[in-house]
Formats: sequence, C-alpha cells, structure tokens
Amino acid sequence: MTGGDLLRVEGVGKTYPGVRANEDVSLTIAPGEIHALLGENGAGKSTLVKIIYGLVRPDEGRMLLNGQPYAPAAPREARARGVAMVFQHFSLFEALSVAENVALGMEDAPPMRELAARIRVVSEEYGLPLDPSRRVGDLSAGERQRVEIVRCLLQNPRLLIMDEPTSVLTPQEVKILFATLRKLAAEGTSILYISHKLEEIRALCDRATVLRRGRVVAECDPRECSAAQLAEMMVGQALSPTRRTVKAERGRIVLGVSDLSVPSPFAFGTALKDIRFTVARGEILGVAGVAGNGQDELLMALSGEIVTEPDRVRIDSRPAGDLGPDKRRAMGLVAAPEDRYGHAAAPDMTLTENAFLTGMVRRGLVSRGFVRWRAAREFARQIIADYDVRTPGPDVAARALSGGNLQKFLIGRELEQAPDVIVINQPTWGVDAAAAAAIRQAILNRAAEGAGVVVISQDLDELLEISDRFAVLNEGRLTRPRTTEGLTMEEIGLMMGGAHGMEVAHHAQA
Ligand SMILES: Nc1ncnc2c1ncn2[C@@H]1O[C@H](COP(=O)(O)OP(=O)(O)OP(=O)(O)O)[C@@H](O)[C@H]1O
Repeated sequence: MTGGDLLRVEGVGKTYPGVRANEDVSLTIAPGEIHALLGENGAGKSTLVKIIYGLVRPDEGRMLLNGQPYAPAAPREARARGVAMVFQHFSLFEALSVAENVALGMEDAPPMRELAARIRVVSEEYGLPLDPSRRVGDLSAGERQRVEIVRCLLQNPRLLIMDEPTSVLTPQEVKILFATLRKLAAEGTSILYISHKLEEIRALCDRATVLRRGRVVAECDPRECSAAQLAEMMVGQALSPTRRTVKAERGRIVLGVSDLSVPSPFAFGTALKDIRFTVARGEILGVAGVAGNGQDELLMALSGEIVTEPDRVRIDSRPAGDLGPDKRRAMGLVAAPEDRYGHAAAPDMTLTENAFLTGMVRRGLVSRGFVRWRAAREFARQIIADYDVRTPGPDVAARALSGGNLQKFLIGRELEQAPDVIVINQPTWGVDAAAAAAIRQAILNRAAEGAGVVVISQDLDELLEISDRFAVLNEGRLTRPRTTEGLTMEEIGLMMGGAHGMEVAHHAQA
C-alpha cells in the first residue's frame, strides 16, 4: 500500500570517490512508526539520512513524502515539508540562551517572549523541561539535546530523524527520551532512529532496516529478534565475545596522580579538584560519570594539554605534570580524546598526516628534521588493516571517513605506539557492536602486555567489562577507585550520586 506511507525511498544511490555509500536503497516509513536504521560503521546510514534531510543529493533513485515527489535541495526545504533532524554533534552557541538558540534555527522566529512561552509549553508537554532563559553553556549534554529536540518540535515535524541520540545521555535521560519519542509516535509523528545500541532499538522501535556496505540487507521487527541476531544481520557473521587472556600480574605503578586541582580551560568547563589515583602495569582503571563532569579536563591534564606542577602527574615515577604532550609521549603516555573532529584528528588532513601527528615521536617518523612520509604512510596502512577501518586508503582525508571508522583509526593510532600508559576518553563512541568489541579487545591486549590504562567512558557496561578498578568522576572530583569485581549497579548509582561524600570520606581515611 503506497498511499499510507509517510516516506518512501526508492532505489536511492550515492557514490563518493572510491566508495558506493548507498546502492539501490529502498524503504518505507508509516505515519507514527519508529523505524530503526541499523548497520556497521560506514554502512551508509548517515548518507541516507542526509539525503532525506536535504544535506546530500542522491545520484539516483527518488523519494515520495505523503505520496508527493520529494527531493530537498537543502535542509530548509526538508523542514518546510515537515522533516526535522537532531544531529549527533550539537550546533548550539554556548554563550546564548536556550530561547536565542532556538530562534536562530527558525525561519520565522516569533518575538522572544512569545517564543520563550512556547518553548516552556512544548518542553513541558513532552516531558523535556527546559528553562528558555538559561545559557546553553551551563547545560549538561542531555539538556542540550533537549534544546535541539524542542527546536525540532516547535516546527511540528511529520518525520523526526535522530542520529545516535542516546550516546550523550544518562540511563535516566534515555528513559525520558524514549517516553517522549513514544508520545510523539502515538500522535502520528514518524521517527527514523539511528543507533548502535541494539537493546535500545529492541525496546523502542517498531521496524528496522539493516544496511550493509550501502545496501539494504534485511528488514525486520526488532522486538522479534535478539540483539545477537541483529548484530549478525549487520555484520553478516556471528560475533565473538571479548576474551581476557591470562590476567597480567599487577606490576609497578606507571601512572600516579596526586592532589591534582586545575581550573578548566573552557568557559563552561569543570575544574578538577584534588584528583588522586594510581594505575599499575597491566591494570585498567575505569572512570565513569556523566559527560561534562571533568572528563575532558582530566584527559587533558594527563595528556599534557593542561600542565601543572611537576609532581601532580608521574609517569613511571618520573614527574611529568609540567611537560607537554610530545614529551609525555616520549615517556610512554599516549592519549585519545573524545572529540574526534578537531581535537583528535585534523579533518582536512589525510589519514597518513593524521597518523604522523601523534605517531611521530614513538614511531620515529622524523629523521634529522625530515618527515619520513613513507614510514608514516605505512603506519597509517597498518592501522587501517589491523583495525578494520573501512576506507579506500591512507591518502583519504579524515573527514571522508564515517564517524565510527574514524574512531577505529584514531584508537588504533594510539594503541599501536607500544605505550606504557594509555588514556582514552569514550573509546567506542559511535562504533558498531563488532568494532566496539574489537577495540575493547585491543585495550585488554595492551594491558595484558603491561600497559597501564585509564578508560574514561559513559558506558557503564563497557567499564564493567574491561576495568579492574572503577571510579566515578562527579563535578571534577574522583571517588576512590575500587575493585570492579563484585560491584553492583546499586553501588555504582551511589558512587555517582554521592561522589562528594565519598571523596570526603576518602580524604578522612587517607
Ligand atoms: N563526504 C564524503 N566523502 C567521501 N566519502 C564519504 C563521505 N561521506 C561518507 N563517505 C563514505 O561513505 C560510506 C558511508 O558512510 P556513512 O557516514 O553514511 O556511514 P554510517 O553508516 O553512517 O557510519 P557510522 O556508523 O560510522 O556513522 C563510508 O565508507 C564513508 O567513508
């Protein structure tokens, strides 16, 4: 039945240099349907939704919206037809208020007071309370996402596209978001939902379309499939769980942090307060916590982007707090920040150049003042092969990789430098289930070889799977690390809620 569909995509194709990103893709979305788009990293999900939202023009195929031809040349046209999108990366101005940000995204914004009133009404109605006068810079990641969603809802969309919306949310916020999406769907709004979190898809979505290498390979009711079956459809084969090889003996301490207090370099950042912990050879310390509680600052203070007094950070017992990133790399510490566009990678540079940027010291990619390009290229090639990075080759610009494939490349770049200390923020952010398992395995392997590892992550399951000791970062303070084994979700909840109290207790004990 064609008449009933809200959106019909027929035979859509898109080619990038060397890559068939979409090939003969067809799907339909009914009114009020929550439709999942599944696929490995680089399968073509973002390309397809960008076509639907008017950001990318397809090379072939056609689309119908409400039975009428639909070929948006720009997002403005898509929005005018009732198609809205919430991106993975927010596009908000931190110094402006919620209402000002919403106004900026609207074609015909009403006067500010009226808009503020509408924001209040819509946000309350959908269970996403927002104060229109607050500055976006003071909001948590979850609240920022609310701003983006409410901005879309004010346009009364018929189709709402969401690209990995839960990766920045706490479990409680995920619940609230799902309730909102279900309410929207019950009212007739259709939702196209991209996520790598298969359990969430099973809980939320009515239908799923699975892409593999640009093509539709399956369509199913996700509630009737197990997460493992969904993963197999995506990959085309069964997955192997991570294995912990014989646990390495806990060796001597390779990273020591004591009384580390630093202001944030960001206008709306979080200062670190009295952080102290140690990491031994062969050990993985998991640092949990909701984004915005000092994760970026902690990574920068460890990597050398923020410098302190020498004794605050010790690498292999040698003071390193006053040293910059290159000197810390030379001492054996590598770091992978969360923000892969801009912070971790230079998007317009090739993969070879990006491999060179952080690999030059430990991989010896400079000789007598000259860059050894051939060796740098070989390093990039090795990462691409070993970490299953789907790309035509090392001369491609970082920007051209799908989000998950760039993540695999950047993690590989750090792990392949024979590090003694590894610091990673959100190692598997935006990475599909199979690749996430491979990255966790690579981290476990490095630890088994004797590296000390700090993994900062918002994914509790991930931390419980790989870390030996566990701590929570809350408003810039770190709880005392404790053994992961035997830790229950209730205890973690307490650590997350009562981090300050625990910190006081730990100082009193110390
Ligand atoms: N602007 C571009 N230039 C060149 N190639 C591109 C561009 N955008 C995407 N690609 C390629 O098209 C393919 C599909 O990418 P796409 O971003 O659609 O995948 P995805 O399924 O969204 O992946 P992920 O889950 O990692 O976000 C990838 O191989 C990617 O490298």
